[in-house]
Amino acid sequence: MMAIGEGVREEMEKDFETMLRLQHNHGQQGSVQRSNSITFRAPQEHFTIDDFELGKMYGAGSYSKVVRAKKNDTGNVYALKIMDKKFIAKENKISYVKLERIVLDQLDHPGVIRLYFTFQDSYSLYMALESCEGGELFDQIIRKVRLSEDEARFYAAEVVDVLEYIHGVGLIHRDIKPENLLLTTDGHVKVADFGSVKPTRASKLTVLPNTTYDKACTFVGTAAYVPPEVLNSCPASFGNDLWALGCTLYQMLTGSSPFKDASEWLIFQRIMARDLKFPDYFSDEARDLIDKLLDIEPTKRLGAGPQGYAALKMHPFFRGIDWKNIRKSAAPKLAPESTVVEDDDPQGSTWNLSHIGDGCVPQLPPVDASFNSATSSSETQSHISKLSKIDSFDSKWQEFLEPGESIVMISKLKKLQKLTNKKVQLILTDKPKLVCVDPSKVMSKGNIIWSGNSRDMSIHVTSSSHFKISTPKKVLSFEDAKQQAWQWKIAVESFQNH
Ligand SMILES: Nc1ncnc2c1ncn2[C@@H]1O[C@H](COP(=O)(O)OP(=O)(O)OP(=O)(O)O)[C@@H](O)[C@H]1O
Repeated sequence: MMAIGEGVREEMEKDFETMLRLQHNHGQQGSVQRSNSITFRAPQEHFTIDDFELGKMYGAGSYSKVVRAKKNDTGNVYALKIMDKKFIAKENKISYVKLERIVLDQLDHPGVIRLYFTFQDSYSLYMALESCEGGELFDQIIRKVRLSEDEARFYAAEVVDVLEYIHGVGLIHRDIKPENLLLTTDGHVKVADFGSVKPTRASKLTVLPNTTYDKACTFVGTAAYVPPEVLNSCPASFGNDLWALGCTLYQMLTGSSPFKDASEWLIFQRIMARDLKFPDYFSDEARDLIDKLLDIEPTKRLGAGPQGYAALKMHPFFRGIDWKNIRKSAAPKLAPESTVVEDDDPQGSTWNLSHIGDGCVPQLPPVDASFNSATSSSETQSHISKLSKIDSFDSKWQEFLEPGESIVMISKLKKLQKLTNKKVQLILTDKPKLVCVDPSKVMSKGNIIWSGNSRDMSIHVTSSSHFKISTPKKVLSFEDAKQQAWQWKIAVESFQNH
């Protein structure tokens, strides 16, 4: 737990009281005028963390940790989003927190995560969210390798249903992706992560003072799902979410996003070129729908045209969907988490309370990391060397980087050991440096000793999914479920050859 002086603490608390005082949107142009404070649907309670029994950690974001929490007196279970005040202030995330809080407070749709109440203590802000025990759609795709068209149709239809609502209230989500589509125990979709939303001018929602509308061209979202116009700094539009829906549907059906590549820079190249390939097994309907969602022109994307969502819902891919009763219809069966012991952490996946107040770094799925097989090794090397000049698209892993250092490749791998296997996040940076991070404890497990000389450090690929890194002291064996063993070798060697 961080030590913090009494004076600083008082100041911080005052600051957060002010920070969470929010204003009505009177529909003014440009930015919202200040007016009376509002009453939240989700109240600001005076609870403490001791009022809850904490369970497993659901995950971590760039400025928060989300943990299963059972309220002692009522027995109600929540997903408690815990944000370290000092960290969010330091990382300039205050506006994200405020925005997510005020927006979630007003949204009312079965496909949107519900916010029940908030509270705070000296160190943290807490948001009690509806708990989604089914995990992320992302994990379902990984566990099933890819989804059937029937499964993908169901999930896509639920996302369409909720996007129609979100767009209807004048919000652009801007970060639709399988990681932000959470599933209830019975497998229905709930959209999460409203920290990046952008209200349109017409939005009737109450938003924050100084919120800008459609002029803003800020770069937000996740590399693999970003539409080309965002890369060209065009204003945000509903079309952004429809492009991301197209990418998500493609990922459901194939197991990976359509513009997947070894780095954000290469992904951006493919997005700009609309370098899109459909596998043979796609039905004509699936191919046509994705093609129409991934239209270069945002206003031509299905759902964004004059007929709006009616055109999207009428697409032949959705034939058979009962739109009015979609939330009542049976969802695909969830693939359970693997029961194989992968971690020798004696705490298992339960969460240690002492983590509250620590700096947080997310446990995120890897940035897409596979090389286009058509890319030659010299092209790859030049691409990789250029990567160092590009800032990481998000700041998720900054904790493990020095100022000016960038991530070149990152994947969640299994480190194979004699008795047990461990999940690790392996990060290659342009320093160059190879860092192993424990994703559940969100802690560095140390650097793998780097050498430019392949006699002192070498990578041996034993299959598309297995590779070993040999250093004078030890040999580390890794398994990459995404079968990117060769990509790791190419990426590391391109820096050794520099
Ligand atoms: N209501 C919830 N129920 C179950 N799990 C949740 C819930 N909300 C979030 N999670 C899990 O916790 C993780 C962290 O969520 P959080 O909202 O803090 O950050 P994020 O959206 O993943 O990342 P970032 O804030 O960096 O964009 C998510 O990836 C998700 O798996």
